[in-house]
Amino acid sequence: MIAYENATKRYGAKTALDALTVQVRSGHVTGLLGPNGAGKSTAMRLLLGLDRPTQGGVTIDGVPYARLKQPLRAVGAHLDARSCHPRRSARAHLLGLARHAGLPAGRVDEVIEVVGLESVARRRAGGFSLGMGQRLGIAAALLGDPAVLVLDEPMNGLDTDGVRWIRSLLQSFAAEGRTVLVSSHLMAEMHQTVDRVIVMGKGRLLADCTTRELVASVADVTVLRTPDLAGLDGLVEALEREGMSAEREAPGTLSITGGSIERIGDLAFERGVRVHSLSSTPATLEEGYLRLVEDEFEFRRAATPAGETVAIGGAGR
Ligand SMILES: Nc1ncnc2c1ncn2[C@@H]1O[C@H](COP(=O)(O)OP(=O)(O)OP(=O)(O)O)[C@@H](O)[C@H]1O
Repeated sequence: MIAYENATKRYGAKTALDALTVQVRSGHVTGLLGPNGAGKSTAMRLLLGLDRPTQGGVTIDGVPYARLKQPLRAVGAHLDARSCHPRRSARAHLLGLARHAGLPAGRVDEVIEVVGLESVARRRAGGFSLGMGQRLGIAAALLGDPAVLVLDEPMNGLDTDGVRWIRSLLQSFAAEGRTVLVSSHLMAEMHQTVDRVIVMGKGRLLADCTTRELVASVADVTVLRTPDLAGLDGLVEALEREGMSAEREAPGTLSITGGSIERIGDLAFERGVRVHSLSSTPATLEEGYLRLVEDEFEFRRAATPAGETVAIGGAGR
């Protein structure tokens, strides 16, 4: 388990991380989400001892990174797909890391196979595509067979097959009881990959909950189309009486939230409104995330007053 306790990082007047207290649980794939500049990389850098906190700190199973006896065996990290020397081969790069950590050379060939780089392992990493660089970085993170895996934007540059591969890798890693922390801006991918989320904005914690809870904080939208324009007013009244909200889109089209598709269909039937189509669009992680961070875009909107952590807990739709 990773535990942030009041972790704060200031760069001069800039507070990159503002008293972050949160735990990243083992046995889960946890997504670290937030707009540009939210403090995600800073949080990861503090965790890996690459930066010192101004206040507070981070521990891995109770121990700060700097005091881990065998760091590569405790934590595998991949922060930058271009971190390998361009003239070294992928295999030589991994062998250097393995030697430094006292790991057997055989482990290098194992991780090369796990990430699918066998055919290019002896080629210079400088010629690698972004996706191949990601695979190499992940291979380095896996070298020590660590209990904790920390990956910054690992899906960038991966093709569809690569994204599926990394999803199943992270999920099987967590299923073994290990801890996985992964950041990404690719919300559709994260929706399918992570089962918990930590959302940050401007250095502060905005949410720490399950993916399901964050998605459930947004209502499904049901769209109803009818040729029966005269019956619409009565139907809208009936929907609103049951606590739903109905917006008129195009003529004869209602966009309804706050009720089940079955109940909406029944109400239309009861009111004698002919329905040509009725379809429900499930809420997504992206919608839940955007609702949470709408005032947190450092590079798009003016600053807002400090907000509170949003507690999301099994909200119904
Ligand atoms: N070395 C540094 N010196 C000064 N400011 C920094 C430094 N590192 C980060 N910051 C600032 O701290 C804030 C948080 O940056 P950080 O890189 O952690 O955000 P992030 O959530 O990882 O963003 P992104 O999604 O763009 O990678 C930003 O405003 C950034 O400009």
